[in-house]
Amino acid sequence: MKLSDDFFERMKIILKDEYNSFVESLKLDRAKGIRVNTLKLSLEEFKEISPFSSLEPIPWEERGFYIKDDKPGKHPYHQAGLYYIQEPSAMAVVPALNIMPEDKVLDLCAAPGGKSTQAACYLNSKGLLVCNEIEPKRAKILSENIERMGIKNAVVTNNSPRELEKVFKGYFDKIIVDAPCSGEGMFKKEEAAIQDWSVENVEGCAVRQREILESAANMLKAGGYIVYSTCTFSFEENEETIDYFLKKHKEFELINIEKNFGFKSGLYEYFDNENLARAVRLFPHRLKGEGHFIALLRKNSGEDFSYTPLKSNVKKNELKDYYIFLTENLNIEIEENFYLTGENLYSFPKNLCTLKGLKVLRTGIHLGSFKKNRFEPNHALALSIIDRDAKRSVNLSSDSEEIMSYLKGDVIKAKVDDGWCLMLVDGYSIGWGKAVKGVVKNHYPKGLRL
Ligand SMILES: C[S@@+](CC[C@H](N)C(=O)[O-])C[C@H]1O[C@@H](n2cnc3c(N)ncnc32)[C@H](O)[C@@H]1O
Repeated sequence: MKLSDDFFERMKIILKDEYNSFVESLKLDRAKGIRVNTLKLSLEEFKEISPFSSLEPIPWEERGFYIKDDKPGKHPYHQAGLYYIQEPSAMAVVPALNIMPEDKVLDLCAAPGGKSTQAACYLNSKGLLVCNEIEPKRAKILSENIERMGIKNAVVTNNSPRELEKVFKGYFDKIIVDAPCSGEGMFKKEEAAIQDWSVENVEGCAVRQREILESAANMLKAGGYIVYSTCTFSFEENEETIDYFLKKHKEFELINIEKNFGFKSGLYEYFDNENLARAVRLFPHRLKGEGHFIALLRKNSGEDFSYTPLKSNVKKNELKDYYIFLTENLNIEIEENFYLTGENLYSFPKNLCTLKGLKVLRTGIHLGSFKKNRFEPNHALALSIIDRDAKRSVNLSSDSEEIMSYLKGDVIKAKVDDGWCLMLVDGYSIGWGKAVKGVVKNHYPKGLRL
């Protein structure tokens, strides 16, 4: 696929004497990366069991590693949520936000979930993570990734930024705006980005980004931070968008991001604002990763709002079958913040306000569903607990035929007492099975089977 001449002309203006190195870098294979899910295991543990032929640290994210191997999505550890496949430069955005465990974080343009699942590791199961995606199909994928990574404190919504604003005015401490963009930095990864590229599309994206940032500003607390990022090079979608925003919002300032690891300053020379140098540009000829732009904004003042906390909508007597399930099968107690939608029971994170009017795909951990006279655990519950939380478990080796059979949906034979059992791969939870007389019926979700 041929890149447009207009694109190269524009890159000459952006890069000046670095232009030729940039063009050369486009001929190289793109760097591949994975990020370890430290909600499930430590980096040391991962290094010991890593299925990859090499793990080279990505300098700007301690959980990130370059890998050489193909198909990292096919290994059972991926299904168990031990790592997330992510473009290395994309891993630089969340660290810039300096997330603290008790923060309320919004990921406004979240699918498929790279930044959300990374932010969840920084929150370390504390605080609140709201992951939003406007497109329904992409929101479903986002929700599945939140589930696979075993994230307990996340709410997944499928709304426009404007709809979210109605509920979350001045609510969040930190907001990630990984904006939809013309994707010039992803030409190696996504052929479609080349096909869709045009100057008109760049300009259209810039208009949309301004609207999204506007909503983000309204949902941020005074003292809070927004990290804005794109995977594109155009001025219009990067420095120009930030410059426009800062002119309109005097209550915000741009915070400096360190220029380590080959990061370049924001290209301020073309604007009447030297502060734009505080943003960063990642270029593929300066580091091992694709193109990115990152800007960190702080809101210095703003109105305070009050919220109605979300309350449990379940009475104790409605939970009888759930408690029977818990006593018979688990060694843990999840007894707080129950939320029931239809037959589905969730445990929602603390500090959540009412979500009235929003399209919510996941309100915290999906514990399971009430069937006739019984409670059936959900896949999300399996992925969010560890081996010793379950009364029964079946551990399969990652290189065994049995784990592949399990992931395909077959029954497994195992010496285990009757009842729900947590299925494990090398000790890490991967799904449910239900044992009767040594035969474990498969409860790996049909939509995820190999
Ligand atoms: C760059 S992608 C996000 C990638 C994601 N943050 C990650 O790290 O995996 C941008 C997302 O914004 C969504 N989007 C498109 N139009 C939007 C709009 N008007 N408001 C908010 N999000 C939008 C797209 O569907 C897309 O999923």
